[in-house]
Amino acid sequence: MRRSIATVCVSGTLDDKLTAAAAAGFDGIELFENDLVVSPWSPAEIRARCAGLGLSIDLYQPFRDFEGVPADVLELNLRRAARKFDVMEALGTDTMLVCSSVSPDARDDDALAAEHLSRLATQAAERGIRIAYEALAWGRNVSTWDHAWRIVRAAGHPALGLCLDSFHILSREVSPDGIADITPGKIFFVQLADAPHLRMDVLQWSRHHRLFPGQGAFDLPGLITNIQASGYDGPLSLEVFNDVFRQADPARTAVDAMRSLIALEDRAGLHPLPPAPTLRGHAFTEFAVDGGTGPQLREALRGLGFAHTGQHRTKPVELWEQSACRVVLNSAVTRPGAAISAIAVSTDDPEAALRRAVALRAPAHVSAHGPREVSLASVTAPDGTDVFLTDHSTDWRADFLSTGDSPGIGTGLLSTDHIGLTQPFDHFDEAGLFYDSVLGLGRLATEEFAAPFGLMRSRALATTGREVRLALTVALLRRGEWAPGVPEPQHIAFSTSDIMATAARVPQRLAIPDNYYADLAARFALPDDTIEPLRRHGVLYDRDAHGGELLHFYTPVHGGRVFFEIVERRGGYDAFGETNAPVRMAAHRHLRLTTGRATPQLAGDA
Ligand SMILES: O=C(O)c1ccc(O)c(O)c1
Ligand SMILES: [Mg+2]
Repeated sequence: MRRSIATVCVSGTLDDKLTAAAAAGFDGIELFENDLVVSPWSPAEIRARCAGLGLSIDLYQPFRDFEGVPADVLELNLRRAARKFDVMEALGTDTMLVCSSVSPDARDDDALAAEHLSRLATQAAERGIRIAYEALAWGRNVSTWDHAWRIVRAAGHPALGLCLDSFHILSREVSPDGIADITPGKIFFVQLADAPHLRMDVLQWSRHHRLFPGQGAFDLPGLITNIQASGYDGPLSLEVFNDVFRQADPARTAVDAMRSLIALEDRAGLHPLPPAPTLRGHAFTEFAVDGGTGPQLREALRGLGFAHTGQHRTKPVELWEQSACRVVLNSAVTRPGAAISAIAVSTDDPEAALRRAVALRAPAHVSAHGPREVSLASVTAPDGTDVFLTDHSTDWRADFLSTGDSPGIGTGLLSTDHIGLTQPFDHFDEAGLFYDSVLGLGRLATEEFAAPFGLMRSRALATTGREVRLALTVALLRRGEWAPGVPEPQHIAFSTSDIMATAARVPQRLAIPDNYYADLAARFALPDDTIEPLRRHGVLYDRDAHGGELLHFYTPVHGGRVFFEIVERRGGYDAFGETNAPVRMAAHRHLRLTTGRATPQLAGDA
């Protein structure tokens, strides 16, 4: 099927948008009228530019407030349409989108609407043009797909058909099942958008919060199946109005859009991709460090009971270990500060995973290494983090010479529980789709919480068996000038089966205010002898609806950006303790203000 994108989806002028759409591999575009109106190019020049880029203009849109009006207004509307047909002729496009009227002048009279649309279609047909009628979810009289279909069917005009827009369909209560029974050939165009479930005015929801397929909550594969059943074989076109995408780099947004469509076609069974990889667990996590932050991270790892077990054969790269927790410190990367530069996950077939990633337009590589070094498949995530894919046959440890050091009993850390990555504001939804579609991490809950420096959104992704977990966070609004929080913090959470024993052995624990424990006691009705050890160790607590419990503590921030978390999950607790994140943020800020550096606040009591 042809893949199209509406020019409203991406930022920029028409030139930027066309370049981005073509570079991302789209076959065609929907030309939104505003983009034409503000363009210095004539319609003929736009046509030539599109042709030069290999893009067809599949739809001209929107034409508004046409049908059901008094006779004199109808004549004006037909004349207005004739002008647009002139433009369309010069553009070389043959389908015009007419959305259901929102005008107070429009009468609630299906027969009248059918008659008017039929007249428009007659006038269009004389110019070789077709009319695709779309029910806006907030249309004055026509707001559902089935109502639009009744009118189109009643008009019975060969040049009049439907434009189906997944947002308008799935934001309403009318079931999409009947779409399969629409007369073959009467669906002229299909627009696709996803959206989160929101309780708000539907126009605001549509104009600000649409997302690319797979980024929201709508069942788009199910809808596609119905549309296919009707025999539709025209373009699948993305039409996404989104406040963030409107401001973001159009080239990236267009690739994100293309990925969403390819993933949707896979899910709907239209074009199957190589299957998503089965991830077996976190293999290691790599920090890029510099001369200043390297020593801080080393000290922090030592404090957590890690040992420096391996030294890379050829590079200034260190392996630190405790049980199945593995951290790599890489000083070879020339970037200032400290940051999680790569996460490595083990999977059965890295090659197949890479093929899927490439098919999904993800930047995939097989890393070039020196002699005697293993080559690792990797994919770069939207925030720049490299995701390495290792399997049992790639012995990445062979790159490291043993230092002879061993962690001994350590502090009881067992394995990597999750990785927390704050996302760049423009790329949060892109990141969710990336991890979901490319790596097969399912989306768990999305939470919002009020943090000291602004509202935050967090989205958890994980494998079904929870072998790999990620927590992505982002500010709900772009940061302003007052930004005292840690810039884009990142963390690794390690698991323990005895949080109190681990805490007793880890001196570098973030101090948590007494107020938190007073509130905890009240909220969960916890007795003093439960609260007291938590308070003494700076351990935070959460409980889910099923009685599952999370006990966790944090370290100070190291290298200006990264920190560690230690978690003990009890009774199947499956979340991330997001409710405690504001406490952590305030405590990190307090620590910075009172000490000016990341020193331990709680004495080790081992
Ligand atoms: O929000 C709008 O006005 C609008 C315009 C054209 C569309 O196809 C649509 O779905 C919405
Ligand atoms: Mg639409």
